[in-house]
Amino acid sequence: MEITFYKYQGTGNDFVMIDDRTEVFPEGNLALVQRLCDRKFGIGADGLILIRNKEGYDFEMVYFNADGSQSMCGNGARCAVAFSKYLGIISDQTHFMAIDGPHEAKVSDQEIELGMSPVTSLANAGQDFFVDTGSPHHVRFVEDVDSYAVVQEGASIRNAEMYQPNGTNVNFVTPIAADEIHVRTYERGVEDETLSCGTGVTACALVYGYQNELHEVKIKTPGGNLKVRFSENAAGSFQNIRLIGPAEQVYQGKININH
Ligand SMILES: N[C@H](CCC[C@H](N)C(=O)O)C(=O)O
Repeated sequence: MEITFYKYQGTGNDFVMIDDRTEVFPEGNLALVQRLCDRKFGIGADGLILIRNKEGYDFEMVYFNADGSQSMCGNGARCAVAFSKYLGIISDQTHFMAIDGPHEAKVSDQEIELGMSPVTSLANAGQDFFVDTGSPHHVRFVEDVDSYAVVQEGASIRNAEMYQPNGTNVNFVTPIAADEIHVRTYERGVEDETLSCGTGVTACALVYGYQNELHEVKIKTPGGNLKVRFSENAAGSFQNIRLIGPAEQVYQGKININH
């Protein structure tokens, strides 16, 4: 069966997007998800996203990492909002469902402002931090993230005993201005560094903002620039979290999913 797919990227985090409101995509076929995300034998992407109908919401996004595992994806959600506008499902505001619950988002001509789930705690993890922003994130501050061994150290932490059996995403952070950080991320389920990670930069911004009494943090990633805005109610508890940045359709294509 031939299907149409759309390739999107949000600050270099890239996704195969499928309008699956007719629910023809075999979502249980993880080998198919892996093949479509394979950068040699398939389309190539960090993840794959199905857009489906959901009673009471504009749509539901079903996210798969490249290895077929599932989690919340912030950049993917921003791309899902842009894709849903392209499909005519929404105009400039939306209320949609994802694996970690309902989300609001706003579309402007240049960027998507995505409401993230509230965060109730920033935890210490040895000398580092752990935050769940809809997906799990280990956050380590380093002297110079540009020269840091992100893949080697990231894989080691991702597979550490303390994070078994599900593992975690791993973010390395260097402050570059009073209100700006540089972040590189090793992503669970991609099992490599990605050019940016939306739930990851959100986790890093919350930790940095908490340490520096900020409520808006700019983030530089290898794939582009993002902003995170939030309010804090009790110490280490955050709400009204917004992940803000661009999302772009790169191309569309057709592919046979039966072979
Ligand atoms: N790899 C993550 C999910 C995708 C996160 C990232 N692409 C984002 O933008 O949030 C995990 O398994 O928890």
